[in-house]
Amino acid sequence: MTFAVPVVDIAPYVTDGTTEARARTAAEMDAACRTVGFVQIVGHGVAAGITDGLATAMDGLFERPLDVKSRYRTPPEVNRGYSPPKSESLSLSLGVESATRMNDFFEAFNVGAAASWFPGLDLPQPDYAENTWPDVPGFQDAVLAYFHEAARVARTLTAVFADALGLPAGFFDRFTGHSIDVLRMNNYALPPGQIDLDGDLTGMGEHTDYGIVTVLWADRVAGLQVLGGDLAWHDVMPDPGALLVNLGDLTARWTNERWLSTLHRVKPPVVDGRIERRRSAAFFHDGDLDALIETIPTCLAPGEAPTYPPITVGEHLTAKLAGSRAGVRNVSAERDAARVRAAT
Ligand SMILES: O=C(O)CCC(=O)C(=O)O
Ligand SMILES: [Fe+2]
Repeated sequence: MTFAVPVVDIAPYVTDGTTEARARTAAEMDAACRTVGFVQIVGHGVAAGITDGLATAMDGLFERPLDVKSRYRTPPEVNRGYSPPKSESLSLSLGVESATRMNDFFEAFNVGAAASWFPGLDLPQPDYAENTWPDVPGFQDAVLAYFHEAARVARTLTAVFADALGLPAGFFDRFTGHSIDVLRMNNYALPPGQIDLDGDLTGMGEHTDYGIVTVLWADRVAGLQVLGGDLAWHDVMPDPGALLVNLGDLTARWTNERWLSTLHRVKPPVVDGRIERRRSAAFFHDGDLDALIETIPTCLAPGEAPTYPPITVGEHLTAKLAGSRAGVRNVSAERDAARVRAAT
């Protein structure tokens, strides 16, 4: 079976497209979300200068020595700041121990929507934690410029989703007024000599994303793998200028898995004993902490029962992040864990 990540042009939703053009985009999105759960989007309107600025900011931070970066660490329950290599284990968000019992070797820096961005709402900590900004010239401005563009794209996508699912326009807006949005900037590189490259090396362990939708910028360097319907891992790389988009668990719950929250991982190839540096930035659009996510009745066939009980965004994220960031195995993701064990 050939595996491909469909390309969807969302320009009709970014600019004022015709009804026919929007309907075409929505139909293509529905097909991609049903079959793959990963999409490449073009026509998103994010200027190359903004993504270049993000990449430069990431380089400015990640090239600093570990002891400098480590000043920007936060406790595991605060999803902000710097995560050193091997401090997280994404497969534990599914309850799956990695084969080597070694944590993932990526390093990351997280920024997110903070309570102070929503004056008057009195949003709780640590879910809307204030950001820790590193002392890297231009970092904050460049990262925030990309963050706001990625947020615009994520909201545009939920407008496409509403049409694609035959829901009223603006259906998702009441779940996302103060969405827990987080940008995780990832760097897959290991200082030479730090690790045995013959081992079963995991850049980022297998996982599904936790929220509504993820907008992923990535270097055109191999490493990202997506689990297909054939239960085989497939290499995925974005087309030039495209952003990758994947659905998260909350959308799978809403749609009773008519749309897929697809398992993925990062396994960088080792060439001549070295790992090629790869950078990515995942923007997670996770919804409001207190939003209740229940299966959308029109996503159920007559007589079909919802697979998942209702859950709040906060409850779901807490279980997932306890796995990846604090090493507490998540036992409520049995179905995904079984798919990982069955994969070849
Ligand atoms: O690095 C990548 O391409 C994927 C990153 C990812 O899956 C994540 O941060 O959740
Ligand atoms: Fe992911």
